[in-house]
Amino acid sequence: GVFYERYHSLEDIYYWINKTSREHSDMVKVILIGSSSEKRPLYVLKLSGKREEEVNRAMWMDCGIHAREWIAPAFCMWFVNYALAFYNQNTEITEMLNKMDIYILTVMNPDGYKYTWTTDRMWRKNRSENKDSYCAGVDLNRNFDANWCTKGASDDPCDPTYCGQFPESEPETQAVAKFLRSHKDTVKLYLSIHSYSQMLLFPYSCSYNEIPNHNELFELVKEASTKIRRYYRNNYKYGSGAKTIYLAPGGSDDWAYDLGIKYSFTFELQDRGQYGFLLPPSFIPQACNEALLAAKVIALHVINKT
Ligand SMILES: Nc1ncc(C[C@H](C[SeH])C(=O)O)cc1Cl
Ligand SMILES: [Zn+2]
Ligand SMILES: [Zn+2]
Ligand SMILES: [Zn+2]
Ligand SMILES: [Zn+2]
Repeated sequence: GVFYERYHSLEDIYYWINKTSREHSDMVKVILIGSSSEKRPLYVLKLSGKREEEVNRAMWMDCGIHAREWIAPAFCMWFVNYALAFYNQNTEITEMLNKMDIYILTVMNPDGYKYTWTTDRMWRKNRSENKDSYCAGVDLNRNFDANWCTKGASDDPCDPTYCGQFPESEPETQAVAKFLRSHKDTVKLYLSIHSYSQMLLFPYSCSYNEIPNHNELFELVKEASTKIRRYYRNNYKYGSGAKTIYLAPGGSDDWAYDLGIKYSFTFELQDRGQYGFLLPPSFIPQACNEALLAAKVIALHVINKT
């Protein structure tokens, strides 16, 4: 519906989280995993199929780690709606929900997201106050403990890729890292949704070293990219982060991989720069369908292999 083809304010997103869990209490649970530096709650939606037995497999998807990348939270919301609407109708989503729990963090950086609605549309970081600097904010995707603050991140609090005072210095990073550490035995797949540039990336971004299952993940993103080109006539680049986009440390996908989540990806959604972060709402349906297709290819492979 039209609701999922628009961008929403932070307040609307919180209302939507509450409404969705209330209206789908059979399949949806809300989990509070922590709070932001401005004390906003970080809510994870846990989606499960209508099944008796507990499954020991899960996937995690976060959106909105970077405030200006509005298509990401829009995709998380669109995905939840799609999963609930087509469960028991679409074979792939039914298989996904019957074989694994799906944890969705719709807005990982609520303070930054709010700031892009009120003050600076191009803001990227969170809004924590940096001591000894009048500049605020840490790049949450440089704050994870993965070759932290080496080449590709900045130690300047005024820089958009500021790594923070130490790994996991930020409450948002702490909340995600704590949740994944405590669920690392069941979470088999990690997805982090970003924009823009249309890329399907996997570890490492923090080094040029190849991961042991490089070929397996490469084949997955190649298959996903091929399908997107065939069905939607759109091109997504794919490969390891360091080679495909840039060398950068402290990212969530690299950290999740080293934690033991061997299927770990970052999606860079539409577009390729025409509108960039300001992707018009009319592009939301296709951008989300493309991301859904890639997520399905990867999730179904993970179900068969784990
Ligand atoms: N591990 C990573 N995975 C993906 C990226 C690309 C995103 C794209 Se907005 C970023 O720069 O934070 C960056 C890193 Cl450090
Ligand atoms: Zn709204
Ligand atoms: Zn329901
Ligand atoms: Zn990003
Ligand atoms: Zn990006």
